[in-house]
Parts: sequence; structure tokens; C-alpha cells
Amino acid sequence: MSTLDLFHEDQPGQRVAMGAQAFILPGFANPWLNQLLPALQAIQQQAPFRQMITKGGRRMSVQTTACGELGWVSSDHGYRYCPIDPTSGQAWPVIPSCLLELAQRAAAEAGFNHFHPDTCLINRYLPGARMGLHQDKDEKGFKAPIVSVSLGMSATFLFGGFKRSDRPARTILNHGDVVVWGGVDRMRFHGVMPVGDMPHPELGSQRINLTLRKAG
Ligand SMILES: O=C(O)CCC(=O)C(=O)O
Ligand SMILES: [Fe+2]
Repeated sequence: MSTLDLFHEDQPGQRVAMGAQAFILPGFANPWLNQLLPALQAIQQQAPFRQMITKGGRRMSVQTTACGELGWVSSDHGYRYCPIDPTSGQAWPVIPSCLLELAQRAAAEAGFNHFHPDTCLINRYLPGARMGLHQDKDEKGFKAPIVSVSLGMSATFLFGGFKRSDRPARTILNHGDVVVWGGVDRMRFHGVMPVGDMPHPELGSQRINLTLRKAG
């Protein structure tokens, strides 16, 4: 079996199908990056990255923060979306307009019109950080797609089936790539292999992933 099931060259404009309603959009975020990267810096100042605790009481290897009306938080009591950042006691920073525009355009490109995300989960992977196979299911409804933007170091993304034990397809996500999954593919298990240390020219030794969602 090949290591990479979904090989794609970074050719902006193409759409690589991972399912009937799941697509990789290589380089789709590129036109927005000049605005998006400084906007992310400002968000990090207001709502710094922190390491959440899993339901099992373990510290996640990724660091997270959020923007939008809601932010995803976890504790040993479980996961939930919350309008207040528990670290600052303040509302989360707003979703920058360039990010909202990027997310809506990407959703439309994948066949999802009228996407109105109310949260963006921001994950930072330092070398060695990973995300185990999981479903995104803390949102109130599953009609809206997930729009995922990858920045910085490349990583191997796993896109599986509807059972954790289904063997996932693997694909490499690079700086500027966007993945959209929704509809019949919305509940697919997915995850990220441990990220290697291949510093990115602009972002250095980190990978940042943004997932825009309709949570409330
Ligand atoms: O980092 C990624 O590419 C995926 C992140 C993810 O699945 C999540 O935040 O739920
Ligand atoms: Fe996820």
C-alpha cells in the first residue's frame, strides 16, 4: 500500500476529492495570507495558545486558541463551546474578515453555499505534536461543513471512515492548503500524524491549523 493515498501537487485551482463531499483545495488560502498572518498574530496576543486537557485527563500535544462568537474549550469534565475565553475572562477575538471570506469561498468551492461559521479553532503543532483520529462532533448541528486551513510546516493528514478502526487515507497538507468536508462526509474520522521539524520559511518550526465551524 502506498504511503500517500491522495497525492496532489500544489497547483492552486485544482480540487482533489477525498469523498463525495470532501475536498482538498491546494493553495486555496494563498491570496489571503498577506492579511491572514498578521491577523493571526493579533489574535494570539489577545487569546494566547494553551494546552487543553483531554476527557481522559491527558494534556493534548497541540496548543489551541480560538476566535469567533464561541471558542472550543476542554477540561477534565469534557469538551464544549464557550462564548468566554476562560483564560482571559473576555470574549474571544472576532473572526478576521479576510478569514471569513476565505472560509466562505472555500466552502462554496466545495459545494457548500451560505456557510456562516461562528467559531474558528486554532491549533498550533510544534514538532512532535499530533492529533489522534476523532470526529468533530461537539457542534450543535452537522449541516455546516468544516473548513480547515493549514499554515506553516507540512503535515500528514489522515482522513478515515465512519469508524475509528477504518483505515484512513493519508495526504500531505502544506502551507496555504484548505480542506473542506461536510454533508455525507461530515462525520468522518480524521487526524494528524506527528509533525516533523522542517521549519517553514515564514512561520518557522510550527504548523498552524484553523478550522472554521458552525458550532452554535
Ligand atoms: O490540524 C488539522 O489539520 C486538523 C485539526 C482537527 O481535526 C481539529 O481541530 O478538530
Ligand atoms: Fe477535527
